[in-house]
Amino acid sequence: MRRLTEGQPILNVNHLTISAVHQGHSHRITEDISFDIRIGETLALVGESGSGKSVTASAVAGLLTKPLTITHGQIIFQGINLLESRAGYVKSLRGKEIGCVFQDYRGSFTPFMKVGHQLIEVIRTHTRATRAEAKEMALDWLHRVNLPAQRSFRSYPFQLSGGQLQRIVLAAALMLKPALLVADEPITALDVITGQAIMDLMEELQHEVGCAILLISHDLRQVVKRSNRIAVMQRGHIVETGSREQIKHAPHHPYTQALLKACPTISRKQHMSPQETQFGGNR
Ligand SMILES: Nc1ncnc2c1ncn2[C@@H]1O[C@H](COP(=O)(O)OP(=O)(O)OP(=O)(O)O)[C@@H](O)[C@H]1O
Repeated sequence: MRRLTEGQPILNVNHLTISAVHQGHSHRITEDISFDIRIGETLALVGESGSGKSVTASAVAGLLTKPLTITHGQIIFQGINLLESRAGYVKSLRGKEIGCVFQDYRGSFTPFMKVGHQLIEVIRTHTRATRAEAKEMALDWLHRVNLPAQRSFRSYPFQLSGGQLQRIVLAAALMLKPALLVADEPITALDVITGQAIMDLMEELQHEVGCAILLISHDLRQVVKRSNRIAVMQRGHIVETGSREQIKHAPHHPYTQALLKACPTISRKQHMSPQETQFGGNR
């Protein structure tokens, strides 16, 4: 089921409408959202605060909670419509086939349980690894995310910095080699330098693991640097989807144009000659 042919979408979101339903009243939060993500690529959802990016990411990860509910559409992951699957199926995918990284990294940990035990628990929930094998794997991944493995393994979350915790969240999200990583504002709570390092690490591990990424961000600069394709959201709708180059150099929708104008370091290049831009790629 898992490995599709190269170039095929790993995820299709079709005409997704998410509503807040409260005491019989329904209010649409997103409407008719459609996009796909191909194997190994990064697709970013970008847009103003409140446009529905996080709610869409939560729907893909099967994490929507009341009063939010999906009132229309499909979420097809690896060829299966998750909205027609048992709740247990989606739960079994999360953490294994779908990894998640959120802005609130502290919320990803149980406060008074050592990091190592938490990683072992994730591994043993989804695999048949013995405790010793899981420990070895956890230490290996702590090392891969450039942390002192033994010390981090023995630490409680409150003994680690935000950047260290987000590295551990990345390790936890990627160590079981998911097909898709949902990364919702992964660096918003971190300082700029730490955030860049986390994004670099995420890209490096993405190539190692071979997963696709659904990247949620309000930061167009990051998105243009890190994504293959970009979907622009405004007030619950996707107003434009295109390749990074198309969005950057030839945005169609007035809202995308306004977003770019608000980021002069990106839009400036639109007015440069091809000679000027040929060494100016961001990736
Ligand atoms: N649990 C909820 N109940 C009702 N409405 C909600 C709930 N969660 C989010 N919303 C509403 O859904 C809309 C979209 O929120 P969402 O968090 O997806 O925006 P966003 O684009 O991710 O914004 P930001 O960049 O600020 O995180 C907002 O108007 C928000 O108030």
